[in-house]
Amino acid sequence: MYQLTTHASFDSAHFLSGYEGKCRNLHGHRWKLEVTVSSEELAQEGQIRGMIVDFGELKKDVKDLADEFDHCLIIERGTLKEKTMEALEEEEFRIIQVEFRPTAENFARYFYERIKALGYQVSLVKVYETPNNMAGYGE
Ligand SMILES: Nc1nc2c(c(=O)[nH]1)N=C([C@H](O)[C@H](O)COP(=O)(O)OP(=O)(O)OP(=O)(O)O)CN2
Ligand SMILES: [Zn+2]
Repeated sequence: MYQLTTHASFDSAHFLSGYEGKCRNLHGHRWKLEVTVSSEELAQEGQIRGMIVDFGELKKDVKDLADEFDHCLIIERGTLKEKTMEALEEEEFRIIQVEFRPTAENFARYFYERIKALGYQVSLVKVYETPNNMAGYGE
C-alpha cells in the first residue's frame, strides 16, 4: 500500500464544556492536522505518473481546511449562554460553532470526513493539540 502524508497547522481557541479541570477555560492551541492518504496503485500516465496524487494538490486541500479554523474561537454549539454568544458576535470575533465537543479525537474524525468528501482514500488523520498530544482517526 502506498501512502502520502502532509500536514498543516492552525491557531485557535477552544474550551471543553463540562470538563472538570483547566481545559474548561478558554485557551488556545497551535493545532496540527496531519493527513495520510493511501492507494494500492500509482497513476500510470500523465503529470502524476508514479504518484498517488500530487503533493501540491493534497497539501493545498489540507491547508485550505486548516485555514478555515485559523485564528478563530471554536465553540461547541449550545454550550454558551445566548447573551454571551451575542456579546462575542457583537465584538465581531471569528467564531466557528461545531456540533461536537472540540476534542482532538472529534476533530480527527471531522477532518477525516471532510478530506474523504474531497475524493481522497484517507487512511489516517492525526490532530495534535500540543506537540506531545495527538489523537487519530482512520479506518
Ligand atoms: N483525550 C483527550 N484528552 C484531552 C483533550 C482531548 O482533546 N482529548 N483535550 C484537552 C484540553 O483541550 C487541553 O488543552 C489539553 O490538555 P493538556 O494536555 O493537559 O494541556 P497542555 O497544553 O498543558 O499540554 P502539555 O502536553 O501538558 O503541555 C484535555 N484532555
Ligand atoms: Zn485544549
